[in-house]
Amino acid sequence: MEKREAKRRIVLVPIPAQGHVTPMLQLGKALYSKGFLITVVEGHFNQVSSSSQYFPGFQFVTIKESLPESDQGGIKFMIKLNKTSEASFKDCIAQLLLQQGNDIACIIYDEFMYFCGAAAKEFILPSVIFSTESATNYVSRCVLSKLNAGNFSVDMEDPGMHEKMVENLYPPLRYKDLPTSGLGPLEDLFELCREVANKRTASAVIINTVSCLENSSLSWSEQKIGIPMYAIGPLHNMTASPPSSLLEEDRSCIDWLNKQKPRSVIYVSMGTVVQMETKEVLEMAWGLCNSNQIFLWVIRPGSIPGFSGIESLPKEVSKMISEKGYIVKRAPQIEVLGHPAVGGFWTHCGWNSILESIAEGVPMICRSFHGEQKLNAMYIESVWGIGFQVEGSKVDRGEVVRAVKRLMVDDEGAEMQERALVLKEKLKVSVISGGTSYNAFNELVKYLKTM
Ligand SMILES: O=c1ccn([C@@H]2O[C@H](COP(=O)(O)OP(=O)(O)O[C@H]3O[C@H](CO)[C@@H](O)[C@H](O)[C@H]3O)[C@@H](O)[C@H]2O)c(=O)[nH]1
Repeated sequence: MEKREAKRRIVLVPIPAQGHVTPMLQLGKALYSKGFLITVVEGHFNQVSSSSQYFPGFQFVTIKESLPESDQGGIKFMIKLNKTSEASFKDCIAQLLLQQGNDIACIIYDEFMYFCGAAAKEFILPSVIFSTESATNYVSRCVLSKLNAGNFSVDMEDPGMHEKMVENLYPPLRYKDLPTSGLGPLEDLFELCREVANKRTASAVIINTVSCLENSSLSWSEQKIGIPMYAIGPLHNMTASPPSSLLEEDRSCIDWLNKQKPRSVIYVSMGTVVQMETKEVLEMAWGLCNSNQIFLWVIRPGSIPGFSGIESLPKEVSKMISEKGYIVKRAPQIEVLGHPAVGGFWTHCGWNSILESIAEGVPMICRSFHGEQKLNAMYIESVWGIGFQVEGSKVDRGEVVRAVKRLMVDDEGAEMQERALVLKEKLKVSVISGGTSYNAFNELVKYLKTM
């Protein structure tokens, strides 16, 4: 009689933030479909178990972070979160080992949840790091982890430094590309980079990217870190992607899109973290309306100070935008990007949004805000040629009109879309039998089964 393979448990530790939780749960789904049992460890913030109905069979456990909710976000928060979570995570693993009869195959933790390394070491458990950002950002982080904040600031006062190459990648990475702005004090950023770049006892890295998008950065990173790197993205295409958000998706926008002409709508969304100033929102509103292009705009509650809904914008503005566009608090983004009526995406350049947009062949207008978003935007513009950046600390309505026309009306926009469609096909191929991500995922599964 054929021997039945025992199911092994994987413990997943995401960051309590939507842009990280979603790909981690997608990874969990994909591993579950290969016969692993899944335990998700969550904090009190942004509890993912509220969407547990989409993850039947998953176990959710909560650890205490002992941080005030007001501290949420930012680099200082991440550093503190790691300092205060180590002990409760060890307790949690001890408990799980007791309950599961010592059957934990591996801890897979978000690269920013590096406190997990201590528990893995103490209980002699295999661990694997999960990165939800690009491989090029992985490179930047390794580079930043070696720099001194004081010297870096002085060096960057010399404009000649900006164009200098940091690493000889293809395409090259220059000092000015390093994601250092909008993140608070450099000392904190460099400390975080050092912690994240430290692999501790992890034996592999899983990364949500695709080799055809960033081959050179992937090879560089793998060589530098000295352990295998599994590029298995885009994860939302590796598995059916259920919602994992606390906010309900407003599906009425799909009915609205169904009434629009092909490629006529620009979709505007700034992800789940970005805060916009009221002035910029108003300029966006005027610009979008003046462009005469129809738009679907996600305005997330809390994303604009003092904003509760479209009603709290000046009356003439809210009237104008509801006549010319459609506003929702949260859209089913993957479905929206795949809708034939959508011809462009105004994005803040979060890595998930980029992968989702490329996977649907939608070109982008890039308005990056913080972290690695600027680096992602640089890739969209200069490496893949599937969009362009709107830069500067302030954006006015005229620039919005020009950007929307450039993408949605001009020949240049059509060329960007053609290139986006080529990448779409490449991503499609990567996740089917024989494709790079497909193969990497199967190798990962084989590897996890040896643990
Ligand atoms: O109305 C909406 C708005 C967003 N989303 C989803 O929310 C996710 C947003 O993720 P992302 O585009 O990566 O943006 P952030 O939420 O801002 O992500 C954080 O995490 C990312 C991955 O680590 C980083 O690249 C970003 O810089 C960081 O801000 C995507 O899956 C979207 O599909 C929806 O489904 N509906």
